[in-house]
Amino acid sequence: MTPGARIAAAIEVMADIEARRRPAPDALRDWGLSHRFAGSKDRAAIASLVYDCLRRRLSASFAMGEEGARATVIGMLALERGMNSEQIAALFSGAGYAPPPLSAQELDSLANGWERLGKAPMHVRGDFPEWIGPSLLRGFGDEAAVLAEMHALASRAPVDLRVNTLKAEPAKVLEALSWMGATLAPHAPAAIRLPPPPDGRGQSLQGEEGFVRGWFEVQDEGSQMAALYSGARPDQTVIDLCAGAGGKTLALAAMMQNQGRLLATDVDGRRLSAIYDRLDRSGATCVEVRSPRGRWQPGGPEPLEDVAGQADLVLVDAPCTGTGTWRRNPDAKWRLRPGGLAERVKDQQVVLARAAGLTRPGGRIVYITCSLLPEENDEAVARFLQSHPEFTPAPLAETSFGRPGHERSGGALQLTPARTGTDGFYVAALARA
Ligand SMILES: C[S@@+](CC[C@H](N)C(=O)[O-])C[C@H]1O[C@@H](n2cnc3c(N)ncnc32)[C@H](O)[C@@H]1O
Repeated sequence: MTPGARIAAAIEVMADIEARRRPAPDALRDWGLSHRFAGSKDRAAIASLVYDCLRRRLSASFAMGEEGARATVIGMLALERGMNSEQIAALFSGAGYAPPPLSAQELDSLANGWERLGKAPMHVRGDFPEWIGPSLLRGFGDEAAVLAEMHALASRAPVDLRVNTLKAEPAKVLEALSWMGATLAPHAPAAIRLPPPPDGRGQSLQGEEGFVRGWFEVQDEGSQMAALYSGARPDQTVIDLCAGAGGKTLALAAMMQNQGRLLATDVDGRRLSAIYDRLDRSGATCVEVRSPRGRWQPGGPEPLEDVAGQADLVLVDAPCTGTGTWRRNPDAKWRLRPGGLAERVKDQQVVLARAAGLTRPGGRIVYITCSLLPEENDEAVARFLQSHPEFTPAPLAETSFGRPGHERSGGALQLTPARTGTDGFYVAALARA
């Protein structure tokens, strides 16, 4: 496909996403199925254009002075990809499968739209849903701080890896992946970073020898830092209560040097199923996976009943809106609704109450979200502490990389793309009397 034909395809997919309010992956998959001539490089390039549009959805159409897929794509090419009018006009040539040429109005918007954008409301300039504006202001203080955070959150994310120290040293993985431009990430000692490729297409790692041999896992540096702040130790009984596919479980097993007792469970047994292969590859043998029968319900049988009140540390990597991961998943920001946030806030109290019952006197809960919203972070912790007076805020574990995030109440920490160059993570520790 020509570059212009890829642009036309991206306009088509964006129009589908807008008209039918569909998730981007579904719209992209359907486009691929009905255009089988498109090769894998074409499909990846189209996906990258669509994701860049979703990053800049509001600002791109505001600058262009009109809504719709075509305006969003044109505005995105200027805003996100830094193209000038001539470069964009060359793509919109009207020749072959390229989209029709730019109108006089579109050329005018390309020349003058940026001035207009400077006067746009905060949520347009920051490309986020208007209704979360008050929460972001509460979390970050003022408009300039919110915009700095949201601009960083709209950018493309690098791919981060966690070196599995049970099997390899960072130097070995750095050498194996030097051809991809791998470097050490700035904070977590076992974090390696691959730069985002210029057109946004990620490299496949599954075929790499180091991946197959379990030398590394893909894990954002912020997620690695959050696990390290838990301070899990080899002599402890640790529960990973929301283990999902096991990203944090594997990090905890490495911190515990494959010793002690590490129990992993989740409300949803299907989500846990991916953990088994990952555990095999990583060589983490200290992990006991406890799958619930069906979906765990509050008041239902507790698969961890035998360790109730015994854990030194319960890690709660809580279900949340995922607002901190919008760099990787810009589609999600336009799909978030107030009702969705309210549901997650309820889930967080349920899971924290469950964690409380598993923690021994003198033990700790470490509460983590990948959210930037105070409702799911400080405010969720405050609510839990009110209903569980036996818990009090406790310091996070000391680390070699200090506390580069935003300080939060009670010694908690908020990591963000603007502050730490990671996904957004919140981490708080709560000690049981
Ligand atoms: C953020 S994800 C976990 C990601 C995982 N820890 C990782 O690092 O890859 C949150 C998980 O919490 C689980 N969850 C939701 N409510 C729960 C509950 N009451 N008890 C345990 N897990 C729960 C969800 O099924 C989901 O897998």
